[in-house]
Amino acid sequence: MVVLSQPVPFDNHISVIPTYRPVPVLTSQSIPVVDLTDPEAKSQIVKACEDFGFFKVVNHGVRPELMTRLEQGAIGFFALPESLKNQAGPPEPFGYGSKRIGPNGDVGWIEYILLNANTQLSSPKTSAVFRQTPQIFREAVEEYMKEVKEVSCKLLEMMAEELGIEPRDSLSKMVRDEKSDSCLRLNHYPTAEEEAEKMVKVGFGEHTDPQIISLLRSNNTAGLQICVKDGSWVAVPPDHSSFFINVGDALQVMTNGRFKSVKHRVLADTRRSRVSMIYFGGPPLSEKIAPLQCLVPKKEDWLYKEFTWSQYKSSAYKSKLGDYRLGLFEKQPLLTHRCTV
Ligand SMILES: C=C1C[C@]23C[C@@]1(O)CC[C@H]2[C@@]12CC[C@H](O)[C@@](C)(C(=O)O1)[C@H]2[C@@H]3C(=O)O
Ligand SMILES: O=C(O)CCC(=O)C(=O)O
Ligand SMILES: [Fe+2]
Repeated sequence: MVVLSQPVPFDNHISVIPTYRPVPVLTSQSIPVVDLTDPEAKSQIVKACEDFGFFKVVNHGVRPELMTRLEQGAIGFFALPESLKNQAGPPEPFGYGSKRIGPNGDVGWIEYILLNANTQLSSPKTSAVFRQTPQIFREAVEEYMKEVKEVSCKLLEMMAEELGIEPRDSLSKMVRDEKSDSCLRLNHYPTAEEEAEKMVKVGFGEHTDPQIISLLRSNNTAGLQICVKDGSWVAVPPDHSSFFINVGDALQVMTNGRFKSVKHRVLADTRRSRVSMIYFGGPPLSEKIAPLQCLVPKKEDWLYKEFTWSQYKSSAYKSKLGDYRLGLFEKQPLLTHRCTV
């Protein structure tokens, strides 16, 4: 038997992964689940960020009706003829994209819309997205972003309190800032026919999210996997009523590596399409990102050099999806960061 250690290129260079080595599924016992109304929530969040860089949130307060409305709007857009969708693409980086992810040759079994959190700052491609969709879609996008931003800030404040970061809005104020570089991504992974030799298509290849925090909500189709501490992949059971939270690269730096930005990927499903919506909470472009002084007072203990979010973003956009982007900003670069397939 041939044992594949890396995804292999398939048609359109979309990678495929063998299903004969199934990955374990995280159970409700092993995945950290945080109930935001629980008095223990703060310490559970910090533990989950240290152990996984990932957790699930229930009782978050975002209206289920709003999630469904946004999902329906996204489905409406993705159902449009290619010619109309393509008027909003290719993404720059905002707008509509199909198969191509980012500017450096990455591809996946996916189509998506990427929107700036400040929808008032229109670009030709985002205006084209909203031209093809009813006004209620734009309203759903705006209402949803307001609500998830609040949840992001609440989570960041709970982390700050538990870590003893003063003032407690040190992290959340970057996302709350009117110049915050946050964005919303709506992803559609169409069903993928089963490949020969039981191979499954990669929808979104392995990567970490560059920002501070990501809040992911999907329909009930599986596909999301995270890379855990021992380097193996585990499948995350979907739950359309909850959020899945990813620690991003910027938060890893600000906690000097105490929190890990989680490597994750999405595999396509043979029977059901997956629709996900991810809010990426990012700092303003001019914000300086470095380990927080109150956590690491002595500069010689810093694992990372200081950089602005603008510098990190431009370096990220020169990288491939699976690259270890923090490497360039480490004081002593680490050697290996790959997950096993
Ligand atoms: C290949 C790329 C796509 C990406 C920008 C990048 O050059 C590397 C990071 C990618 C990523 C992953 C998380 C988010 O989905 C995203 C919007 C982001 O901020 O960084 C994407 C970028 C993208 O698709 O434009
Ligand atoms: O679609 C998903 O479930 C995750 C997508 C993702 O990781 C991303 O958009 O950065
Ligand atoms: Fe991601």
